[in-house]
Amino acid sequence: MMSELGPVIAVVGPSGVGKDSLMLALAQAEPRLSLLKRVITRTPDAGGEEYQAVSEAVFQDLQETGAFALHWQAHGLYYGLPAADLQRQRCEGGGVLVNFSRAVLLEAQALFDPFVVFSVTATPDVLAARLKMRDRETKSEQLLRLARATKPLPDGLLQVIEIDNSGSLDAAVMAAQHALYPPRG
Ligand SMILES: Nc1ncnc2c1ncn2[C@@H]1O[C@H](COP(=O)(O)OP(=O)(O)OP(=O)(O)O)[C@@H](O)[C@H]1O
Ligand SMILES: O=P(O)(O)OC[C@H]1O[C@H](OP(=O)(O)O)[C@H](O)[C@@H]1O
Repeated sequence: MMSELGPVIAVVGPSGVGKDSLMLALAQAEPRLSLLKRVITRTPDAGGEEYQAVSEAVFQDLQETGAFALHWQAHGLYYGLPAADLQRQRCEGGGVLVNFSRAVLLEAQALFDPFVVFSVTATPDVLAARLKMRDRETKSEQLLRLARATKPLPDGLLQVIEIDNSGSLDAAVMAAQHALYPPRG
C-alpha cells in the first residue's frame, strides 16, 4: 500500500506579509510539518529564510536536468523547488511548507495532491512598515514589491485558507494550526 504523501502547503502573499516568519514559527510549533529549502539566485546570506543560493548559470543547469518540481521568476530572481527534497519530505508523511509565487499555484495544484494554499494577508501600512524594518531590499525594490501586494490569487484553487498576519505572529501561527489540525469536539 503506497504510504500517504504529506500535503504540499503553499504559503503565498505579498512581500513582507510574513510568509517566511509564519512558516518557520509554524514548523517549530508543529513537528509534523517541514520547510522546503528553495534554490534561489539571491545573494547568499541575504537573511530571512534558509535557501540554497546559486548563480543563474547553475540554476539553468539544475532546471535543464529536471532538478526542480517547479520553478519561476520574480523580483529579478529565479526560484526553484528541489523535486527530490520535496518528495522525500512528503514521504516522511507530514505537510511540507513551501513559499510559492501566486503565479504558479494552479500549476502546483495540478502537480501535488493534497495541496493547500495559505493566503497570508496584512494591511498595506503593515506591509510597508515591515519591509522598511527588515531592510533586505533597497527602497526602490521595496516599492516594487509593494506594488505586487494586491496581485490576486488565480481562480480555480480548491483549498485556500486566509491567514491574517496583521497582528501578532503567534496569533497567525495559532490560526494556521487550527486550520490544519482543527480542535476535536
Ligand atoms: N506578525 C508579525 N508581527 C511583526 N513583525 C512581523 C510579523 N510577521 C513578520 N514580521 C516581520 O516582517 C518582516 C517580513 O517578514 P517575512 O520576511 O517573513 O515576510 P515574507 O512574506 O516572507 O517576505 P518576502 O516575500 O519579501 O520574503 C520581517 O522583518 C519579519 O520579522
Ligand atoms: O508576488 P508573488 O509572485 O506571489 O511572489 C513573488 C516572490 O516572492 C516570494 O518569494 P520571496 O519572498 O521573494 O522569497 C514568492 O515565493 C515569489 O518567489
